[in-house]
Amino acid sequence: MSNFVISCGGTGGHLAPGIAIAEALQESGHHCRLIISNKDVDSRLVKNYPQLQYARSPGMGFSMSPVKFVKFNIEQIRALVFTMKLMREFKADAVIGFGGFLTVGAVFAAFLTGVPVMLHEANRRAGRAIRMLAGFARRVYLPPGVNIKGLPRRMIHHCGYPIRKEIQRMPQDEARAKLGLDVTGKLLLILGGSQGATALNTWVTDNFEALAKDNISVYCITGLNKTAGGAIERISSDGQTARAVFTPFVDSMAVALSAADLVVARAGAGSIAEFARCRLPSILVPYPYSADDHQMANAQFLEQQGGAMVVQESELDRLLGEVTDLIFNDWLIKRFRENLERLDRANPVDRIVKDMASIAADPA
Ligand SMILES: CC(=O)N[C@H]1[C@@H](OP(=O)(O)OP(=O)(O)OC[C@H]2O[C@@H](n3ccc(=O)[nH]c3=O)[C@H](O)[C@@H]2O)O[C@H](CO)[C@@H](O)[C@@H]1O
Repeated sequence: MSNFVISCGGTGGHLAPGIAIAEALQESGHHCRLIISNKDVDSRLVKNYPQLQYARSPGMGFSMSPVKFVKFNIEQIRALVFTMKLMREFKADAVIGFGGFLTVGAVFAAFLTGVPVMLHEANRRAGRAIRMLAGFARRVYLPPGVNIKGLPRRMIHHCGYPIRKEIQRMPQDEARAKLGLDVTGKLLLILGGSQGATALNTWVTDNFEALAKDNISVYCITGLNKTAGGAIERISSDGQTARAVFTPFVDSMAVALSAADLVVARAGAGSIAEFARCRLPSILVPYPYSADDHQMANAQFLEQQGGAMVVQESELDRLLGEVTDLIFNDWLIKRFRENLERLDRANPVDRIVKDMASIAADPA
C-alpha cells in the first residue's frame, strides 16, 4: 500500500476531484494527504469529508501586477518548502496535482525528492500550470480528445473528471423535500461554479417576475460571500406559488442537481461532469475571462454532444426565452438526458486510482 500526496486546493473544481480520488485510494487501503489552500471555498468543501487528512499550504494565484508577482514568487517558495517537509514526514510514494497555483510547489517538491508525479487536467484546454509541469510528470490525465503539444503519447491517459461518489441522481420529489422546496412547477437551478457568478445572480433578480408567471421556481447558488441568501415568492398566471431561493453554497450538490429540471451555469469542468452524472440538462454561460477561454471550450464540447446549450454572457438578454422554451420541451429534455447518460459511461476514478497505484509501486 502506498502514500499519496494530492495537491488539489484553490477552487472547488480542483478540490472535488482530489476528494474523489482520495476516497477511492483510501478504500483500496492506500494513505493520502490532501494539500489545500486557505480559501473559504476549500474550508467549506472539506467540512463534509472529515475522514480525509488535509494540509493547508501557503500559496496564491498568479498575477502580472508587479507587487502581486513578487508575492506570488515568495508564496511559491514557501509552498515548496512546506510540501517538501510534508512529503518527508508522510513518506510520500507519489504526488498527483490537479492544476492551479498549489500544484506548482507540489510538483517541484516531488521532482526534487525523486517522487513520481501525476497530473490531472479537467478542462478541454489545458491550463498554464499543467502545460508547464507536464514535462516533470510520469503520467498526465487529460479529457478524451485533448492533448498537450509535444507530450509523448505514452505519458497521456485519456479519462474524464473524477466525480465524488455521493454525486448520484435521486428521485426529484425526495430531492426537493431535502431542499425544503415546496413548489408545484418546474425548478431552475442557477450555479456559478464554486465561487458563484454575479452576472447569473443578477439575471435571476431581474427575471424572476417573468419566470414566476410560468410557475418556474428558482434555486440560486450565489457563491460564498456574494449575497446573504433569502427567498422571494410570486403567484403564477395559474394561481400557483413560485419561489426564488438564494443560498451562498450547498453541501450536497447531488440534492440540488436532482431537484432541478434545468440548470443555468458557468461551464466549469466539475460542474459539467456532475450535470452529466445527474442527467441534468444545462444552459451554459461560460465565464468570459477564464484562462484561454477554457470554459467556452468545455461548454461547446457538451453542446456538440447534445447535453447542453451555450449562451454567451454578452447575450444574456436571450436567456429568458431559451429557459422557458427548453424547460417545457419534454422531448428535448429527454434527448439531452439520454446524451448525458451516454457521456457518463466510463468511470475515471477506478482507472486513475489503478494507474496511480501501479506508478507508486514502480517509481523507477
Ligand atoms: C472561474 C474559473 O476559472 N473556474 C474554474 C474552476 O471552476 P470551479 O471551482 O467553479 O469548479 P467547477 O465548476 O469545475 O466545480 C465546482 C465544484 O464545486 C462544488 N460546489 C459548488 C458550489 C456549491 O455550492 N457546492 C459545491 O459543492 C461542485 O459540486 C463542483 O464539484 O475550476 C474548474 C476545473 O478546473 C474550471 O473548469 C473552471 O473554469
